[in-house]
Amino acid sequence: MDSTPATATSPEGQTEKPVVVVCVGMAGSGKTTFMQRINAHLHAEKEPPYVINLDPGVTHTPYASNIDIRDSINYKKVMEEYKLGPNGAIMTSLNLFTTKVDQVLTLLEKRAAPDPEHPARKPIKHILVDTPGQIEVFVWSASGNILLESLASSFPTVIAYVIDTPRSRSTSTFMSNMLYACSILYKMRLPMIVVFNKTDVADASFAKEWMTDWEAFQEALDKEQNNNAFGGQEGEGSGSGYMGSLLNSMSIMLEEFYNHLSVVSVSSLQGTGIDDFFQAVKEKADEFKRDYQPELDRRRAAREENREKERQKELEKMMKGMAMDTTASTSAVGDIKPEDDDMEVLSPDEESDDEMDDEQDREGLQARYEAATLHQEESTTAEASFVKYLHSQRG
Ligand SMILES: Nc1nc2c(ncn2[C@@H]2O[C@H](COP(=O)(O)OP(=O)(O)OP(=O)(O)O)[C@@H](O)[C@H]2O)c(=O)[nH]1
Repeated sequence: MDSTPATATSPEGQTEKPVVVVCVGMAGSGKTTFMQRINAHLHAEKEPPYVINLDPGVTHTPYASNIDIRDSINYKKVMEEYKLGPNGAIMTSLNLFTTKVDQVLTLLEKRAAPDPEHPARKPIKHILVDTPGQIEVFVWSASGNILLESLASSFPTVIAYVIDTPRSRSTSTFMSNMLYACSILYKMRLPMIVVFNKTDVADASFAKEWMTDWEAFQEALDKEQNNNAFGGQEGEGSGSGYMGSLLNSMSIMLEEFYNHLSVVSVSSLQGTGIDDFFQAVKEKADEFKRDYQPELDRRRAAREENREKERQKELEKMMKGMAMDTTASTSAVGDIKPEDDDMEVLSPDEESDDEMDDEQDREGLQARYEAATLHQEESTTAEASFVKYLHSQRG
């Protein structure tokens, strides 16, 4: 697949790419309600987004998706056929969907560019992605990694980490949430916006203060310790002792992390704060282009180089057998001209007939899959069986 970033041309003649907003958050944080709200906001602005649902287990989404994992993967059947529990089935469904990632990108790139056949149809400006509530399944799986890297290799991509504000009011739950956000940032290596949701129930100013003023966090911590919030011996306000000092140290450690975040307060239910969110999206998309894109390009180039070296080795072996010089150029062989692969529907039954392309896609996917699992200490059974599945498809 062509890895040249997809572009659309603005009326001023400048090139623009749609921004991908990937919504992640713990179950019940309000991700889906938030997706519905930002989707409605963009429709009201006459800039309808392209919506992708990656949650195979969701029974109902309050917004229409352009691509829905449930259209091509039957989560219940995956559970039955592979004899998996709910989380294993979500992971396997994502793995199976990942085999279609190049088709997804083709569709997105089409919608990102002006369509000469439909001049009235504006190129999209936003791609919204909803993810499974089982956050770790997406964040820590190789397929989540591939999906995100694939999106980020074509479009500016930002993470919206949705937090349930009322449930983060104590210093310990707040810190747990921040540590989770921190791990996601380092795992995904993409710009992040922290979205404090449900602010109609609890104002998020306390959280913003804790993130910018270490003493304010310390004060709240002291107050909780005095109320014996962390347990310990009765009458001794400092609780079990280590909790308070651990939280304190972590807040100091996270200062650098906080500096890399955009923070917004919203109520997905009432619709407040959504303009601020889109302002943050714009800023983070610029940051992506400035700081993240070069690193992604470097990683992709390294991967391509490795693949090219492997291919060259194979070719040399083959040519040796035929006693030919692989470096000599010949006019007898022209460039391969890709045929127009105008694929509109994402369905397992309607794949391209071109087996060579399929083979290359599978090899590319397998290389990405193996690269994604390489730095993980243990690949899960679901992932291991998926790699096996890819091998069997090649054979
Ligand atoms: N008060 C209030 N409730 C909200 C808000 N956003 C979401 N909720 C409620 O929070 C609950 C969970 O919302 P969802 O949007 O389903 O959360 P989710 O993160 O998608 O949940 P999973 O599908 O389990 O991942 C629902 O009862 C929503 O009505 C908000 O801004 N304010």
